[in-house]
Amino acid sequence: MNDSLFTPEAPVIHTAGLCKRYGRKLALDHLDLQIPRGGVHAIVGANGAGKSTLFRVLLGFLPPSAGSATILGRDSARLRPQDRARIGFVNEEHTLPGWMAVAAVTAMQRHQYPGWRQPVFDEVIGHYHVQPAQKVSQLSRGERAGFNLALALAQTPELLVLDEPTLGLDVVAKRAFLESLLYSNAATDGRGACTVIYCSHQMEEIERVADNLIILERGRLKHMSAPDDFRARVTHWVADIPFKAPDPAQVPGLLEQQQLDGLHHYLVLDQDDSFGRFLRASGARSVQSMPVSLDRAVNSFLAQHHAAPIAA
Ligand SMILES: Nc1ncnc2c1ncn2[C@@H]1O[C@H](COP(=O)(O)OP(=O)(O)OP(=O)(O)O)[C@@H](O)[C@H]1O
Repeated sequence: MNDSLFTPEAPVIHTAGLCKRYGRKLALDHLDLQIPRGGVHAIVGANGAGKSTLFRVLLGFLPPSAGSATILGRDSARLRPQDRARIGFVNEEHTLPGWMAVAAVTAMQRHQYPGWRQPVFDEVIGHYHVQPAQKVSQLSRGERAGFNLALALAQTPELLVLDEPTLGLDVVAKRAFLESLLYSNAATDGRGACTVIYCSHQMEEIERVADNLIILERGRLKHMSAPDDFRARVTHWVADIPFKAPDPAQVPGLLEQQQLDGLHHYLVLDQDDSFGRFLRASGARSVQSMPVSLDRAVNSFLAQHHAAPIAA
C-alpha cells in the first residue's frame, strides 16, 4: 500500500498471516490484526505471547518470517524517516542518551520534529521533578519514563506505540504517566486523533485508559473488543452442591474452579442462564451468578492455557 491509499478510514495497523520465527519458536503465528485509527488499544497476553515481537516487527526493527505488516499504510519493513517521524515509540527500557542534559535532548527533538508542541511537552514534563540541566542518566526510572513520554507526545505522532511503559514505576509515577497519556489524547482534538497502542500486564491501567482490548496468546489473536465487552463474557457462579460436583471436563466454558467454605465457585466463559440450569441439574441446591472485574476476566482467560505444554 502506498501513502496515497492511506485514508483516515484505513486501519493504522494491518497484519495478514504475520509470522515471526526465532529458530524453532514461532513468536507470531499467522496473526491477522486490524487496528482502527484513533483511541487507545491495549494489547495483553501472558509472558512470551509475542507482544514485544509484534511491536518490533511493526516498527521495522525485525523482518517478518512470513505474511505482511503495514503501519500507517506503509510496509513495516520499508519505513522511511518521514514515516518514522509520524510514529512515537516508548518502551520499558526508556533508551535515551544518558550523557546528554534534559534540555539538550529536548532541543534536539524540537529541532527534528516540525509538529513539535511545546505546551504538550511542558504539561507532561510538569508531572515530574525533572530539571533541564540534569543529565538523562541522573533521572530516576519514573522520571525517565515521563521524560520519554513527554518527548514522544510533543512530536504530535499519529501513532504512539508503548511497550510496557509503566513497568517498575511507583503508583504516583504510573498515575502521572496515564494522566499525561489521556491529556495528550484530549489535546489532539482538531488535529486528528493520535492512535495509542499500548501493551501492559496492568489491568487496572487498561481499564482506565483503553477503548479496545486485544488479547494475544502464543502469537495468535484470541479476542478484540471494548474491555467491558470482554469482561461481560466471563461470569462467576457460586453453587451449593451437597454431593459430588460435576466433572470439570463436563463443565461448559470452564476457566477456573475453586471450593471455598463448602461452596463451589466457577469462572466460566460465554455462558448464559443455561449455566445455572446445568449446575442445578448437577445437584446444586442454590446457584448465584455475579460479574467479575476485568483483571479477573483476563487473568482467568490467560491462565486457561498458561501451563499447558506447547503442542508440537
Ligand atoms: N531474540 C529472540 N531470540 C529467540 N527467541 C525470542 C527472541 N525474542 C523473543 N523470543 C521468544 O519469542 C516469544 C515471544 O516473545 P516476546 O518478547 O514477543 O513476548 P511478550 O509477549 O512481549 O512477553 P513479555 O510479556 O514477557 O514481555 C517468547 O517465547 C520469547 O522467548
